[in-house]
Amino acid sequence: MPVSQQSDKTVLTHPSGSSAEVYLYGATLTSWKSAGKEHIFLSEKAILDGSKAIRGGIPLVFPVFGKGKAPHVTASLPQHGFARISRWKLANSSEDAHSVTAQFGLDHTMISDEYRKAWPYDFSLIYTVKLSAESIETHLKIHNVGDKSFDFNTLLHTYFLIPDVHKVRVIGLSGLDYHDKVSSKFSKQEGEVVIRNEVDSVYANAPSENIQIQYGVQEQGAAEGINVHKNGLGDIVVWNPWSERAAGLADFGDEEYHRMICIEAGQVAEFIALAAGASWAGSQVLSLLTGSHHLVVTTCLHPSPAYSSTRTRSTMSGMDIDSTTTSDGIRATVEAGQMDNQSAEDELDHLFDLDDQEVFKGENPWHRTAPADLFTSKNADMDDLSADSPRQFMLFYRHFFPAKPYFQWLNYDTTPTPSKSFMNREFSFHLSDETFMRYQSYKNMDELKSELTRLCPTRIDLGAVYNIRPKDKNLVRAGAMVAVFKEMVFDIDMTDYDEIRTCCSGGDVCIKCWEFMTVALKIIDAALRDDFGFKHLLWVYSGRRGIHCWVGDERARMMTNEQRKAIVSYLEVIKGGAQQGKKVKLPNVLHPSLSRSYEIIQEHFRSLVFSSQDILTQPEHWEKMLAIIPDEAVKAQIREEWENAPTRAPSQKWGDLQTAIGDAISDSPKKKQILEHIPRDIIFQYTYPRLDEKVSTDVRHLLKSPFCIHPKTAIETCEEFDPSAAPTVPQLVKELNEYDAEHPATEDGPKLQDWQKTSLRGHVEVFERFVKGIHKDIRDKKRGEASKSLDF
Ligand SMILES: O=P(O)(O)OC[C@H]1O[C@H](O)[C@H](O)[C@@H](O)[C@@H]1O
Repeated sequence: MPVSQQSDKTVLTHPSGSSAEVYLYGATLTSWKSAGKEHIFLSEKAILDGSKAIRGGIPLVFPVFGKGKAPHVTASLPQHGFARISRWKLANSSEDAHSVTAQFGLDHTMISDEYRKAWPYDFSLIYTVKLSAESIETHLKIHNVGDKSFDFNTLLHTYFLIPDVHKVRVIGLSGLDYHDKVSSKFSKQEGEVVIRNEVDSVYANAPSENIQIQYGVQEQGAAEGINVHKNGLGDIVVWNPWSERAAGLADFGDEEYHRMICIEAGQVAEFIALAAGASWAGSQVLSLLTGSHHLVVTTCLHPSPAYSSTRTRSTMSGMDIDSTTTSDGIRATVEAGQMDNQSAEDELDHLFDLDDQEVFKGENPWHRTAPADLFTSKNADMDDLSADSPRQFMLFYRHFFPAKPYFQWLNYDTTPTPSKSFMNREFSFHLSDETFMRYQSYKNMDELKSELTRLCPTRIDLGAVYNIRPKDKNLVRAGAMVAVFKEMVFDIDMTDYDEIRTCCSGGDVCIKCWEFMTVALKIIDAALRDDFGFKHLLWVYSGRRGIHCWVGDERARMMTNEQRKAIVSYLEVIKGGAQQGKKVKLPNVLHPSLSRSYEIIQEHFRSLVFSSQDILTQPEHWEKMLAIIPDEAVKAQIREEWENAPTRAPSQKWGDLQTAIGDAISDSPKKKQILEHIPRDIIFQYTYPRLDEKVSTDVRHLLKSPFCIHPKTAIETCEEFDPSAAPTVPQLVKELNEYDAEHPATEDGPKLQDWQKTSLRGHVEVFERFVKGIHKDIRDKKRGEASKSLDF
């Protein structure tokens, strides 16, 4: 049996040989074996009889992390709450072609009177453990089933079994601020985490992807360890008690700290308020770092509307600026997880979302279709639409999704008959219940559209066009499905500008830093057109914090990965991780493409650096600029001048820098070689686009589709585009209703699509022009071929 109950514990076994064990006490997972190895630490002294929290495994922290503090209501709860010390029940089990799943439940009726008194809220928790061949997912869903809001923390307190704590490295946290609970200080993580003494650190807002625990090297030379991918859980805690604290723990061997490290994904830096009736979910996927295998599943999750600080996916614009609507109605952008440059360089798993991620409809325990009754009419009460309601998606796909040009684009044919380009294209969907479906494909647009309105995906990604229909992937032998083509794509993400922007960071963007995107668009657009001769470029607001470019020319679509890499390296100027001061290495004489870029960026350098980013007013910002200068004496001189006259205008300070460099060169001509082009290199470093290389260089890589959720997507000129002013679904519905009220339908009146009656129209028209351009090429090519065949 794939899931069996053995007295106090539930045992999951997968046909591949992987297994997991979960104690009902605390729903504590105490073992995960895969590839013949145990990956979870369980202390030899762990007490397993239900009289004490289990030392090891994955204890579940809820509803408080650590010890609650008065006057907060959690103050009288035990350390880390009651979930890990209450007895859960096995609620469900299932299996499918890929995984074995067990679900556990705990609600307020199952906890002791003592805890119930201390924390008088009605809740239900569903904990799902999903075991696959080389990964395991643990997923916690919290419902507030009562009539009053409650605050909670939660954490998947995962103890990893490692061969030697001295050799372990935690990758993916570099650049983050963390609360060092041992010293009670806040610090910044520089590079990877190593453990040399007691460590107890809380990294708030850690990236979701590719946190890696590397503890060895495999025979093939690849890193050995575990990859942690989390969803909905903002924070990471790193813990090792080291010798002294270990000695004080009765249920932990004195030397066991050598063999464990806790990397705990959770929501602990702040309490989450969960309103009556609302639910929340978070999960992690642990997978083996094996070089060739990648993470399985997962999606972002978005709390239900009643979540008190409501995260709304601002549902328009092809951009998923996630916005937080606070109780006073102010919208602010919120971070949605980022990956720092260093860890991106380190990651083995850079093609994270390529393989193995597939969850099939009907097989996933969390899968559900959006309830049809959520959609009533387009005249629905606007208030209902203000939060992250599935109705928004339903309304969007029914009324505003520009199905016709979308099909015409992906069909790459001028006839309405679906071609292989459409039918063999990979679509992937994120659903509101965290399901991620890869390798979906459709026979025609009607089938796709009815799937969209049925599933209401919160995000659509497009992958490559394959030699077979992606949904038939499992019907062919491994490796037989081959990517045939995909548009050349570019992804420029604002988080890659975090080291130089001062107005925002992480997932936040504002009109000030948006100028970086304006520059990036101009430069990449000019290079693709002028240097490579591409004609069909669609620029799309990526939704969250950047822009995408889709190059639709046939020549671009057919490029190999090597050719894509060559283009990216031609365009790449900014290189190096967060630790590196100077990231630009350019020849003395710029080639024509870079000279053109230089002209473009100079215009923007002044407004960005002197004004909107205000780099030259405060030492903490100007020091980063000085770090680019490879001469200590010159640096010191400029620093002194700036410190002595802090209120001088930024343009004058920039003049100081140029003068100091000029003087140094005339005093010592030998310095010319290293200093002459420094001002130019600074201008490049502060304005030139940063590209997300991996998105462009693998044909199979997924990229968010234009017009998925946020239809204000196609943008022609970035300069006029204000990401914060993107329309929302409620706004489009309002515009539609207003239009219909002002233009009552008549027999002979124009038959307009609903999107044509809204401000979406302009954006769809940009998209249509892009599609028309491609179709013209296709027609020209067909004509050319036809006339050749007559040429006898
Ligand atoms: O001993 P426990 O209650 O299981 O807690 C073990 C550890 O859990 C987390 O990692 C906390 O950050 C630590 O401060 C705590 O010591």
